[in-house]
Amino acid sequence: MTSVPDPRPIVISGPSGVGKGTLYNLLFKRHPNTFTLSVSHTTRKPRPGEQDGVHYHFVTKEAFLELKAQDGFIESAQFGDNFYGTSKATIEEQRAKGKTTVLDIEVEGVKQIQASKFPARFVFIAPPSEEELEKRLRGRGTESEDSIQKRLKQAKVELEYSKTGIHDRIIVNDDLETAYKQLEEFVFADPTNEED
Ligand SMILES: Nc1ncnc2c1ncn2[C@@H]1O[C@H](COP(=O)(O)OP(=O)(O)OP(=O)(O)O)[C@@H](O)[C@H]1O
Repeated sequence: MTSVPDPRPIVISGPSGVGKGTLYNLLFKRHPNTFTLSVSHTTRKPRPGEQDGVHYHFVTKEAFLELKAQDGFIESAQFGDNFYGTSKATIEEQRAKGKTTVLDIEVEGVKQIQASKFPARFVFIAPPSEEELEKRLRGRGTESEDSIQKRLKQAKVELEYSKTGIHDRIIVNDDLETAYKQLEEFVFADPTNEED
């Protein structure tokens, strides 16, 4: 187990299909028992192979809205017809495990966490180009044409927000190994040695 000098959770954001999952899964694989992925609640249907409680907490819209009404989320958002959110209980459980929590969060969630002053480090994964992003989304083969179009539209919003300068680090995921090394360096940086 490698130790992470900065105890704050790491919030990873970026457009759908940019390679967020690919990058942090590599981080988990190369540093076993160091990280834990925050499991979000969602009202979307599971993709093939996705397990409840592992990839997401799959819940009904009614259950989601009830938890939200009870102020049970540190962030929540709606994309298309689906709701997503990170529950406070999930965060607490992970903290208790003594591991560094990684959150995979979309732009509205990032804004909510920042507004709440929740202590976290923010890293944005950017595509080399919009064309390459579309290629990756299509290449993944998990989305309908309608879903691809929605994600590409939302990608513009994500990319605009990355220009506001609120992220601690922006990594362009062009060559995977290069991007990975940048993520690893950011994650393991010692805050007491940083100038900013
Ligand atoms: N550097 C890279 N070069 C080429 N292809 C890549 C690179 N990084 C990721 N990919 C591919 O791009 C596709 C999208 O990656 P991934 O599923 O990790 O994206 P994501 O950002 O996690 O998407 P979502 O937010 O929808 O879950 C995958 O097929 C992945 O193999």
